[in-house]
Parts: sequence; structure tokens; C-alpha cells
Amino acid sequence: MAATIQLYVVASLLAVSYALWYRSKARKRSLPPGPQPYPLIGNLYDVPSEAPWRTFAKWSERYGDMIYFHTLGREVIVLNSATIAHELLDKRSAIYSYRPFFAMANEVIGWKWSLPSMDYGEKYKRHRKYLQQFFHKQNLPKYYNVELKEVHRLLNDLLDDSEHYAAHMKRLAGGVTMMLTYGHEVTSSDDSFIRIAEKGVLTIEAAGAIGAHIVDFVPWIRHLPDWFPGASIKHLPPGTREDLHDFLHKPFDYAKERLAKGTAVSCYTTALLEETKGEDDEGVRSTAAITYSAGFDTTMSALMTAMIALVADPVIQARAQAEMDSIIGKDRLPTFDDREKLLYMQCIITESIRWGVATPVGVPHRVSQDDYYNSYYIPANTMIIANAWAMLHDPQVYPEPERFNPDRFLHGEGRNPQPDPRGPAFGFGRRICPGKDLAENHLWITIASMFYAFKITPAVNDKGEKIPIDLEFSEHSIRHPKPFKCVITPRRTNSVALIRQTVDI
Ligand code: HEM
Repeated sequence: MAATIQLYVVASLLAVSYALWYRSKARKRSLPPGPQPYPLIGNLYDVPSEAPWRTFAKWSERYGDMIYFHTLGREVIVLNSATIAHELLDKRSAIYSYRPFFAMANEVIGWKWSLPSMDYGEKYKRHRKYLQQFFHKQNLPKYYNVELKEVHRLLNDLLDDSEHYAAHMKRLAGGVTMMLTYGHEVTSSDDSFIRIAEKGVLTIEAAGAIGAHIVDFVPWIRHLPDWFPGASIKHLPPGTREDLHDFLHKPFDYAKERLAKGTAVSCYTTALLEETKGEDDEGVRSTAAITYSAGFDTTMSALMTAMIALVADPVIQARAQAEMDSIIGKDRLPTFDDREKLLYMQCIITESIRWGVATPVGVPHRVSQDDYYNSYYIPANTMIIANAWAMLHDPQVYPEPERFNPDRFLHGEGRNPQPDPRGPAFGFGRRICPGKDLAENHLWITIASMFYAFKITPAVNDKGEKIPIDLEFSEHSIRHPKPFKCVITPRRTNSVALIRQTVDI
């Protein structure tokens, strides 16, 4: 009898082991291909901390456009093709709109209120609705006057002090956000709200690359008491929490106070405070703060990208100016009404969005349940990275991808325009960037106005020779063209008068 039981136990153990082995093998076989992992750490050392999107794009040559790897137990799938990203993230957005949990950024530093890192659910939907309704394409004409005012201020600043053009453009981008969000007017680069916002956004840097911190892989470390050996890993630079707190609260309190006193300038915060009648201050406060943290740096990147491209290529710049002269004439500055007619300028904006790829890997998504695509198995909770950089620099889709060439998007007889880059550039499905139309308006009116009013050329050295423009980008999670020097001169004799007239308007 005992022998029978023993035999039965051994047979059962063998059967269970075989089933587990078979399951893991079958699972492995049907996962998308990817680099060979090491035991336990997986592919931790295969993913470079600098510009991983380039490495992911290279992997496509070996593994195809859907690549699986894992690091310390976190499963990741990279999508290098816009078609696959569309199939999964757009068409199956009901299960692909979740976010991975990033313990360091969300819990340790305290960014869990922020929409881009918030998981999908009721609270997320409410916050998203707030942003979406205010920044809906149909509502944007209401904000044209704010944008025009800021752009005209920029033109005046460039006349007064063209050397610090980058600082003036920062003031412009920050100024539009602060006015639309809090009704606060930014009059100098040294504005106190901008300083608060800059410090607040910097706190995220304590997280290192998002998802690269040990706490992100071993989340329970965040619960260790500070005195516990090893807990130092979650220590933050002094002032981090205070800076983040000020960023969230100070501008919001200012707008709320002014609303109570009846002196508020109508803006995102006041409109929503009135709508929610004091029942969701937290939602209004956190979505207001996100307009700066998600919108400022990305918009700056797009502005600088378009600018450097036009400065580096005088032929493209002259062509854009000739088109503007033919549509606008010579006696007024551009307005939003000109946009539809300026087809080449529209292609410049589209090409800037493609060429610069401000957010090369966007924000990762998470799939909430097991799924299959083209017979590949996608395990529940896998992090999905849409590699916009690979999609927008794929030579099969965009020949000579490193070349800035607005003609790719020209329509007309005999032309075959290349795919619109806005999908990959602004993200997918229910998570698509809610500020995309605002950002594009901003980009359009700024670039059109600057190049209508000024001729902008590379700086010259002591010998009068042009200093070549370095078209390299700094490859952070938001890509920026490296700083460059240029000469900004009024384009026509009446340009100064046209710009100065705007001061009194
Ligand atoms: C050129 C400028 C911009 C670019 C390239 C850009 C790009 C992106 C991308 C790629 C995402 C991730 C989408 C996804 O998860 O699939 C995103 C999300 C987001 N963006 Fe933008 N963005 C820009 C400007 C703005 C502006 C001006 C605002 C503010 C009004 C904004 C607010 C947001 C928010 C709140 C999210 C999170 C959405 C969510 O998780 O549901 N962005 N953006």
C-alpha cells in the first residue's frame, strides 16, 4: 500500500513538473522574439540607459517589429511599427490603456496624481475628461488671442535682444501655459510661477530614467522604514517633496483665491472650479499642474526643432517666406486665419513633428489581460513601449529619415505623400496626448510669425564665416536639438514697425 502511495506521489510530481515545464516552454515559444535573457536579471544589461529607442530600432533587423524582453521580472514588448501599434493600442485600447506602476516616480517622489502615470480607471477618466474638454480642438480658437499676444511679445523680445532667443521662447511657452491654466501673466523669464514650475518638474529627475530604478522592480522597498539597511535607496535630494508640493499647490491656490475675490482671469482652473463646485479640487489641481509638466518641455522641443531646421536650411526658409509673402502680403503679421492657405508651412510643421520626435518612446502602456497578436502571446501586465522614434525614422516609410524634408508631405499631382507622423508622435488609443492640437497651434503661429518677421541665419565667427549648425539632439526622454547660435534680423524695412505696433494692441 505504502509503495503504491509513493509511486502515486512521484508520478503526480513528475506530471506537475512536466506540465509546468511544458507551459513555460510553450509560453516562451509563442512570445514575440527578443534578445536572449540572463537568468533572473533577464535583459537588464541589454537595454542601454542612453537612447534605448535606437537600440530597440536596431533589434528589429533581427527580431522583427514586435520584440519581447524582460528585466528583473518586468515583461516588456517594444513595438517598432506604427501598423502594429495601431492594431493593438488604438483598436484594442479597452485593454491597452493601462499604465505600468513606477514606484519611484509615483510613490517615492509623489507623482501619483499625474495623469500620464495614473492607471486607467474611474479617477483617470474623470481627470482626462477635464483636460479633454478644455483643450478640445473646437475650443482652441478661444485661446488664439492669448497665443497671439505671447507670440507678439516674443517678436518684440527678439528685436530687443536676439542673442537670448532661447530664453524668450521659453518665456513664451511658459507664458501661454500659465495664462491658459492659471490666468497668470508671465512678463519675464524670471517669473516666480515659472521658477516654481521648473523646480517642480525637476523633481522627477530623482527617479532617474523612469522605470530604471531598483524600486521600480522591487516595489516593496518603498515601504522600508528610513532607518532600515538599504532603505537609503529611496532617499531623495533635500527639498524634493517641498518643490513638488509648491508646484502642485501654489499656482492653483492663487487662481482659486482670485476666483473667490472676483478678480480671476478666466482660465482652465477657474472654469473647472466653477464646474465642479468645490467637489473635486484635487482633480482640478492635479490636471492643471500636468499642463505644464506634460506640455512645456515637449512644446519647447518641437519649437526648437522647427527653428533649427529652418536656420540650417536657407532654401527651405526662403521657400516658406515666399509662400507667406504671397498669401499674407507684406503689411501685416500672420494670424490663424492664414493657416489653411499656407500649405508648405503646414508641411514644415508636420516634418518637424516627424524629424524631431520630441517623445521618442512616448509613455509606456500596460495591457490588462492576456492577448494574442499574429499568433504571438502577450502576457497580461506586460509593459508596451511604442517606439515612435523607430516608426518615424524607418527608411522604408520615410526615405532618408535623417533629412529634414517638408516635401514628403506635399499633396498634388504626381505626388505620393508619406504617412502622417502625428499618430506615433502624439501617442495612441485612449491615452493619446490631450494637448496635441494646442501644441500644434502654438508651434504653427510661433514659427510662422518668427520667420515672417525675421531672417534667421547661422552665426558667423571672427572671420565672418558661417558657423555650421550642429543638427545633433540631446537624447533624453524628451529630445531637444543641441543649443545653437544664430543671427536674427528683421526681414524687411517695415518689419520693425509691424512688430512694434503689436505692443499697444
Ligand atoms: C509637441 C508637443 C507634445 C508632444 C510631442 C506630446 C506627446 C505626448 C505623448 C507621446 C504622450 C503619450 C501618449 C500615450 O501614452 O500613448 C502624451 C501624453 C500626454 N500629454 Fe502630450 N505632448 C505634447 C504637448 C502636450 C501639451 C501642450 C499638453 C498639455 C495641455 C500635453 C498633455 C499631455 C497629457 C496630460 C498626457 C497624458 C495623457 C494620458 O495619459 O491619458 N501634451 N503627450
